[in-house]
Amino acid sequence: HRRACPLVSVTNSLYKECFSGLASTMAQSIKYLGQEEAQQIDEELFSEYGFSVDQLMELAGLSCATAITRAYPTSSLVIARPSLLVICGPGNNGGDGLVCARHLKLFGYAPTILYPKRPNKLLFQGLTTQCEKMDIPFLTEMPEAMVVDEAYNLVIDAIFGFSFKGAVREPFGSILDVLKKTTVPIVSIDIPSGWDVEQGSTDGLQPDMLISLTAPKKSAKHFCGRYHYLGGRFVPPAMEKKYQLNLPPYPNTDCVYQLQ
Ligand SMILES: NC(=O)C1=CN([C@@H]2O[C@H](COP(=O)(O)OP(=O)(O)OC[C@H]3O[C@@H](n4cnc5c(N)ncnc54)[C@H](O)[C@@H]3O)[C@@H](O)[C@H]2O)[C@@H](O)CC1
Ligand SMILES: [K+]
Repeated sequence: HRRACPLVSVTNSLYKECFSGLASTMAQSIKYLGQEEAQQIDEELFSEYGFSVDQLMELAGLSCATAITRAYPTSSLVIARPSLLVICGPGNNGGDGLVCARHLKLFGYAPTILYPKRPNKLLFQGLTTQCEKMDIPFLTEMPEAMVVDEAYNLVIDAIFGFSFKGAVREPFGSILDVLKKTTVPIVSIDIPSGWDVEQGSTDGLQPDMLISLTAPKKSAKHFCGRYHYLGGRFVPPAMEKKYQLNLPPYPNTDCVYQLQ
C-alpha cells in the first residue's frame, strides 16, 4: 500500500478546488460581445439558422416589455396614468421599440411613440400600423425635458443598437440632448443610445435599466443603472456553443433573465 503524502494530497485537493471553482466561474460568466461579433451572430441567425427579422424582433420586443413590467410594475409608477415615452430609431433597434410598445399596451401601460425617421420597408410600416390600430399615439416632435419629466413615468430608448457608429446625426443628436436633461428613468434597449458599442460613453445617457438582447455587448460593463436584464431567448444551442456565449439559464418559460 502506498501512503499518500499529506502535503501532496492537500495541494492536490486545493488545486482541484481552485480549478473547479475557476471552471465553474468560467462556466457562469456570460460573454460580452464586440460590435462585429454581435453583427456576425445577427447575420448568422438569418442566413444559417433560417430565422426572419420579424420573428426575432417580435421575441426581442416582447422580452423588453416583459423586463419593463418586472422592474417597473404599474403599481410602482409615480404618475398615476401609466404613461411611457418610447423613442424609436431608424433601424432594427427602433423596430424592437415598436414591438415593445405594442406589448406594453397589452400589459396595461399607456405608451406614446416618437418615431421621427421611418424606414421605407414593409416590416416597419406594419409595426407602425399595428401600434396605430392599438390607439398608441405618435408624437410629431420631441417634447422639452421638463415636459417629458412631467408627462411620462419612463422613457424607453430604442434609438440605436449594435450597429451605431460615429457621431450622432440629426434629429437624434437633439433628442439625446433632451434626454440627458431629463430626470425620468430611461430604459435602454440593447445599448444606451449614443454609447460606443464597445467602449460606452462618459458623457452620454445614464439609463436606469439596460435590456441586453441575445448577449450583452462590451459597453454593458460600463452600465451603472439599477436593472440589467437579458432578453431574446432564441439562441439555438449550437450557436451558443460556437460563440461560447455562456448564457445564464432562463427560469422556466421566462423570456428574460435578471443579470443585475
Ligand atoms: N440578432 C439580434 O441580436 C437581434 C437584434 N435585434 C435588434 O437589432 C439591433 C441592431 O439593428 P440594426 O443593425 O438595424 O442597427 P441599429 O438599430 O443599431 O441602427 C442602425 C440605424 O441607425 C443609423 N445610425 C447608425 N449610426 C448612426 C449615427 N451615428 N447617427 C445617426 N444614425 C445612425 C443607421 O443609419 C441605421 O439606420 C440590435 O441592437 C437589437 O436591438 C432584434 O431586433 C432581433 C434580434
Ligand atoms: K437603444
